[in-house]
Amino acid sequence: MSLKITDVSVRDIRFPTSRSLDGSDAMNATSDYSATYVTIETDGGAGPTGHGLTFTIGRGNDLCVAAVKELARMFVVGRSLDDITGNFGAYWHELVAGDCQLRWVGPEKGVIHLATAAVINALWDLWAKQQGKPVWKLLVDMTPEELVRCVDFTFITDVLTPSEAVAMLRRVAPGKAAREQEMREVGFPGYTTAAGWLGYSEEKMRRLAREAVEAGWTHLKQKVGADIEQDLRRARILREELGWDRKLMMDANQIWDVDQAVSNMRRLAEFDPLWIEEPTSPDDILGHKAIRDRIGPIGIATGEHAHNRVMFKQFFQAGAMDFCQLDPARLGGLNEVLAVVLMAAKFGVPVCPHGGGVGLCQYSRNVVMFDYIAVSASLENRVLEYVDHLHENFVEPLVVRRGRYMPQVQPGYGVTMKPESLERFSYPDGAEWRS
Ligand SMILES: C[C@H](O)[C@@H](O)CC(=O)C(=O)O
Ligand SMILES: [Mg+2]
Repeated sequence: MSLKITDVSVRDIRFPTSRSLDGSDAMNATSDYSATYVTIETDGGAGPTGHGLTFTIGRGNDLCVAAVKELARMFVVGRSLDDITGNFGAYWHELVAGDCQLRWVGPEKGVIHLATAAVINALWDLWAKQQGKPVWKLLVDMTPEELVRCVDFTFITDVLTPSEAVAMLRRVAPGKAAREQEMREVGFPGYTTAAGWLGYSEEKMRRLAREAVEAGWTHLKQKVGADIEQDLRRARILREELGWDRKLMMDANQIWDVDQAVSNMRRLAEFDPLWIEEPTSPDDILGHKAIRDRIGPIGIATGEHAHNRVMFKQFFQAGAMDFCQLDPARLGGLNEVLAVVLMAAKFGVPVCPHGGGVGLCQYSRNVVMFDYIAVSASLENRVLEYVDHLHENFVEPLVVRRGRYMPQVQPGYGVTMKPESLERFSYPDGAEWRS
């Protein structure tokens, strides 16, 4: 019997991270990591529930909550799960394009697309729970044809067609079982941003970097962009702690113009950064390409603010991105993530998803496992971001061993929060905010 979706509710959950400056960067000095948290109920409460979220950094949550309510009313409540997942790509298209009045406030970008992510990811969570598998395993066990049916190829067929995608997936299928076993045994390589937040003092940063090295991390990311002299000083401290065999990455969070990015990165080049992330406006594809051409061999990483598959298509076509940092809650949920993962494989760009936000590491570990096992079949230049705060609020803990992510075990997409956390951090009425 198919599950019938009988209700969708949405909560505004905010964590006061601005008090400790966790998550701070040159553009976002005081962010409160927040989740627009969606719950899908089935069969009048008698069936399983699906949970999804989108990430904001505070006040924008009000807007996302309102957008989720509209999408849920129009496209989710009253539907059967089998009807949705039977042709998930077509359903996704209906959600993003089926109502011209909602589409107008995107299209496929901004608040409405963030809300799409929360709803779509909650549907994936529900489907995976119904199937008794974590999302990565649900994906890995699909045939190429089943996977491709989950993708909406609208606007990307000039670079990737459904039949090409099927052929790509078939080519790597013979090694899937071995790669799955490898992931279960040794996990997926990660990097930590936990020491590098811009608001942390230099003493704290040094101490956290030292602890990160002791814990086995081989890659660490530093926030830059507020002041170049400070950036140089902090990079020196990090190199003293990391040595020169470990990798150092830098993230400017969109703060520079193109020429500024070039001159600042030429100065920071002495610290041998693997990449500079979001050196300028996230929409400036040709600007990224110009920076890349002028500061090589430093790589260009971007994507956490690239709002849809068409942006990624152009970054790939322009040769403007060396590391694809897709964000699982900024793209319109997992269906669109699949489109980007497939295009990245075709263009040979490694996928290193964005994890800096509440719930993003949880989603992204499913994405990288799937990408490695079933799509790219490569670990070259691939690392998944790790931030260390707020994980205690989720039902299933993240497991990281010596800097490597272990696969999610429980069924679903991994972002189900503990009831007590939902109560405490509900905005504005939860205990955390009332006080
Ligand atoms: C506001 C977020 O913490 C942002 O700094 C995250 C980010 O850029 C990253 O993790 O990368
Ligand atoms: Mg970033």
